[in-house]
Amino acid sequence: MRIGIIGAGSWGTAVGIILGKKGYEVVMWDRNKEIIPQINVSKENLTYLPGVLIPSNVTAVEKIEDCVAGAEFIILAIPSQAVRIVCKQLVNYVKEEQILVSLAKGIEIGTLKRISEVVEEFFPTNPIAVLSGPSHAEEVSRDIPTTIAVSSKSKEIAEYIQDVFITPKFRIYTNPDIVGVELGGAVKNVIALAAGVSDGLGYGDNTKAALMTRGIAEIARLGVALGAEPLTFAGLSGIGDLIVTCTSMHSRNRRAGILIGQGKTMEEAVAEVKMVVEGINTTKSTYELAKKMNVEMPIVTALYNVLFNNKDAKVAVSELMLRDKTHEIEEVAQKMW
Ligand SMILES: NC(=O)c1ccc[n+]([C@@H]2O[C@H](COP(=O)([O-])OP(=O)(O)OC[C@H]3O[C@@H](n4cnc5c(N)ncnc54)[C@H](O)[C@@H]3O)[C@@H](O)[C@H]2O)c1
Ligand SMILES: O=P(O)(O)OC[C@H](O)CO
Repeated sequence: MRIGIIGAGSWGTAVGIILGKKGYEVVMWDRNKEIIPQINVSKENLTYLPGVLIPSNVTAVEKIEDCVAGAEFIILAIPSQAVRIVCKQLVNYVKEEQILVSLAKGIEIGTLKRISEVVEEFFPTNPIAVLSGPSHAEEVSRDIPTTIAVSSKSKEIAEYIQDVFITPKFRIYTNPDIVGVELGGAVKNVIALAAGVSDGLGYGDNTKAALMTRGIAEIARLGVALGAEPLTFAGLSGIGDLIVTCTSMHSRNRRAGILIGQGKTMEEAVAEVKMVVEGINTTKSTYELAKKMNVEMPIVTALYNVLFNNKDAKVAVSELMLRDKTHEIEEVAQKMW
């Protein structure tokens, strides 16, 4: 089987390595042409994933149409805000039966769409799926045991992808709740940025645990308002991904947050991290989406003000602590009192 991967950054390359090791013919494409010979000749992605050998059956091409030609799966491993641009480039080359798999974690600025909704705009009759869960490329590419979720409107497609992607070190669970799976993966990046800011300010484990726990409550509130199942947020693409992103030094979002907490500007932090920091754009889109849906998201709002309105991060934390006192879980309070 031939699989095309659009985007040879850290995640696209890690997934390419997994699929290559399973024996599939993997063809990658990236707009950054310096990566092509790294994959074809050096067999190491020095720009994004140094130190990991790329199997011989994973190759890269210069033209996007050569990447997708004859591929059963087309994997989109690019930043969320690039998905629309890439879909426009792909629209004349993708055939109706080709399965599109989005790996991007974000919410599109402006339209406030989930990324699979953006893909669906261009390919309304193709099977579409998303993969999300706690999975840093640096670990997955080194065969460190990892578990993630696949979601699709079609059970058959989700189970097929589970079969194709699963390995003894990369375990895939299916979940039909595509809204919940995508929102969890997208908005955890915002909370991870906030957790990084907290670390950068010198606050402790208690503060981070508070941000994570109240953060997942916010994510679930937004998700449920958009039609997601609450239990999905207790799963891999919810709390699972939130844990890994808020605690790992592999996390670009957390690292950017630490730099901001230490006093760097958002632009300086993003430049230092080098790879995509999805949480910045997703803070903006989540803030807008929460307003549109009339959902209260205090941590997202605080971070939005720090990033885009020059609010001092310490003041933002104080304001969060001084909000009106409330029940921990409104539904539980109403049921039991
Ligand atoms: N890195 C991880 O561990 C990881 C894990 C799971 C999910 N993800 C998600 O996968 C997506 C990609 O992340 P990544 O870590 O590979 O990012 P990255 O920064 O490592 O690489 C991004 C790649 O996309 C390409 N790209 C950027 N803008 C583009 C455009 N406009 N058109 C075409 N190509 C473009 C870049 O050239 C680069 O190769 C993100 O949504 C991220 O949240 C990443
Ligand atoms: O490095 P981050 O913060 O973009 O996180 C990458 C993945 O989403 C972790 O699952």
